[in-house]
Amino acid sequence: MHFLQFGCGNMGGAMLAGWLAGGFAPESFTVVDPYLAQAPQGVRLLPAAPAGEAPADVVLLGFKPQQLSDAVASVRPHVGPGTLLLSILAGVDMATLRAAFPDAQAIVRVMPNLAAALGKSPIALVGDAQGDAKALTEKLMAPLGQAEWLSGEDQMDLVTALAGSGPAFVYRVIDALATGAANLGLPRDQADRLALAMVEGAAALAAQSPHAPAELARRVASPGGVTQVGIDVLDADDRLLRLMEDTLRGARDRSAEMTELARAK
Ligand SMILES: NC(=O)C1=CN([C@@H]2O[C@H](COP(=O)(O)OP(=O)(O)OC[C@H]3O[C@@H](n4cnc5c(N)ncnc54)[C@H](O)[C@@H]3O)[C@@H](O)[C@H]2O)C=CC1
Ligand SMILES: O=C(O)[C@@H]1CCC=N1
Repeated sequence: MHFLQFGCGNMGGAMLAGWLAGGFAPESFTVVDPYLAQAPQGVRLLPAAPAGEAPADVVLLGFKPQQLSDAVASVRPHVGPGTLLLSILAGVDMATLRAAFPDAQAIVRVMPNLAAALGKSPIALVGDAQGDAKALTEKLMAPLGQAEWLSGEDQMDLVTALAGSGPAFVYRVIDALATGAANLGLPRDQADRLALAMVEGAAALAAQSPHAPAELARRVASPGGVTQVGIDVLDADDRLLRLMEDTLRGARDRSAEMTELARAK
């Protein structure tokens, strides 16, 4: 398999790390990135697309959505009738990708997050891959985390907010818990450590548990005890739910707006 990856920054780098940790041979990867100083050992790194090479088996678009129009001309010769094109570009839809890369055998939009480096990313998939291309997509996603095909591309904006942006929202929640505890009197470094360890353990437990998170919360809260008072604060006027819905709505709507902008280019 010849895998050509355009752009290896935060997200592309996390995916490459996940593939290498998952046992894919570094020699099968070529990274094209004009600004990357070093690639993982064994991976070929080029500052520009190689001239005169046959189209790759797999091409990953890993740069910023705004960089697509500049990059198309250099990527296109590497996308042929046998190429599976994977795109992690937020807010760039199938129609835009297909217009830019009409020769691709199959195009799949992939929405991961940075936990792909640890094999712990949710991965939303949508595209026109069938048969071998679909199987190859699933094989490539397996070491990165839990991949799921969406029932339609119309869900991608919301899933980008939930699965792609989600870690940023959780990091802000962890930071807010620690900042709140520090404001209430705990030393900041201790508040940071305890908040992080608590979230790591709570997430690991929830992932293993047969019970839904809402039920787990009920089990933590003893009637008339400590936790319930905190939960009542979160629930007053549906405060937490409304905050989360507004957060996701804002991110989702920006993804939809970016999709329109990319289409218009
Ligand atoms: N950062 C995240 O958590 C997530 C990002 N994404 C998507 O991943 C993509 C990359 O985002 P980040 O990694 O955060 O950005 P980044 O800025 O860290 O990485 C982009 C990389 O692309 C390179 N690049 C720029 N122009 C290029 C070109 N013409 N050819 C090849 N490489 C080029 C840059 O040198 C840089 O290393 C975006 O499209 C974003 O929507 C999706 C899910 C999560
Ligand atoms: O913020 C962004 O646009 C990208 C998409 C999901 C995470 N990062």
